[in-house]
Amino acid sequence: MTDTVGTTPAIRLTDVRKRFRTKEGDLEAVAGIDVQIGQGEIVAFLGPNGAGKTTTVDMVLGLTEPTSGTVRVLGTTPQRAVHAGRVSAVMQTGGLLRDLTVRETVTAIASLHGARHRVAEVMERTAITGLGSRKVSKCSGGEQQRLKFALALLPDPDLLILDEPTAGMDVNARREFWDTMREDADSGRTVVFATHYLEEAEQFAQRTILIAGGKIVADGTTARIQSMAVGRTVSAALPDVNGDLDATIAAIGELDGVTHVERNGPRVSAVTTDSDALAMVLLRDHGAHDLQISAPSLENAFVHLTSGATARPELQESLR
Ligand SMILES: Nc1ncnc2c1ncn2[C@@H]1O[C@H](COP(=O)(O)OP(=O)(O)OP(=O)(O)O)[C@@H](O)[C@H]1O
Repeated sequence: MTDTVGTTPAIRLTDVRKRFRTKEGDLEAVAGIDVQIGQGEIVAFLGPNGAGKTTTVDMVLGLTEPTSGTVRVLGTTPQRAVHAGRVSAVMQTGGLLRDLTVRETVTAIASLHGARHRVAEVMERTAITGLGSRKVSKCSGGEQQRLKFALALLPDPDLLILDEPTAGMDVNARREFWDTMREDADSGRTVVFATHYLEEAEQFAQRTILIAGGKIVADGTTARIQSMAVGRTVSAALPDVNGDLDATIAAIGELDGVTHVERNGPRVSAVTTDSDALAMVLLRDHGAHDLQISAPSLENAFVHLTSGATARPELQESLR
């Protein structure tokens, strides 16, 4: 890594948009992202399928150009930063030759980077030394990802980008991968990873950027995002006075703290950050009965938080 850990952001995206032309018409995969990531930060890019994570990562790596807006990486263009070996990536798919052994793969790529002296250290750090003589084709998905991680570390990059590095792995392989990652995390490099998993963000990132529908819907310390995600679900049966239950439900959706509301027959379910207040309103003003309050799973809460896919100013507050 270069020693100039300074004020230049590792990544700066300014009003970045990316539109794709599809058979169904234009699709805005990234719909205006403004974000700055400082050097040394470990940041999770968290979002559901199709949120725009990979498209954003591809633009940061210079693999695609934004339709509009600017992308700067370590103070320069993505292409220059990648060329200079200052940025490496572990992508979801591809990139390995199946007939080489693990050691041959690492050595070949090390030669390209003039980094043969780093082979032993990097293999040790990514826990693949014991797999050295195994053919890539015989490695499990988790082992192949660790190998890709090793290749990414060879140039000792300032910025490491991981695009859903644990996609398709079982729980054990995921844990092993992140244990390996953690070893590297204290080295001072900037790490940005895309993930579907709230718990991966929780365990490895100080900062989480929540993305949905091509927009940032929340950006803050992971602990803060997590506390916002953990709302409670209040559900109750409501009498349908004058047949205006839908209007009542719409009014509930407007209450402070309510992030999501849905109707299921005569029952209404709402996710809220203030379950006491909502329970009181339902009982006092709407004649609710059979009221239940439950803490939803993190996964559910996350889906609720991102399901509207609209930027919510209260989640964008300055959290850092
Ligand atoms: N080359 C392309 N042409 C057309 N549409 C595309 C292209 N690449 C991505 N998209 C669309 O853009 C949207 C965002 O996709 P993207 O892969 O960035 O999401 P993601 O958050 O990485 O999702 P996942 O978690 O499923 O990988 C999706 O609707 C996707 O179908």
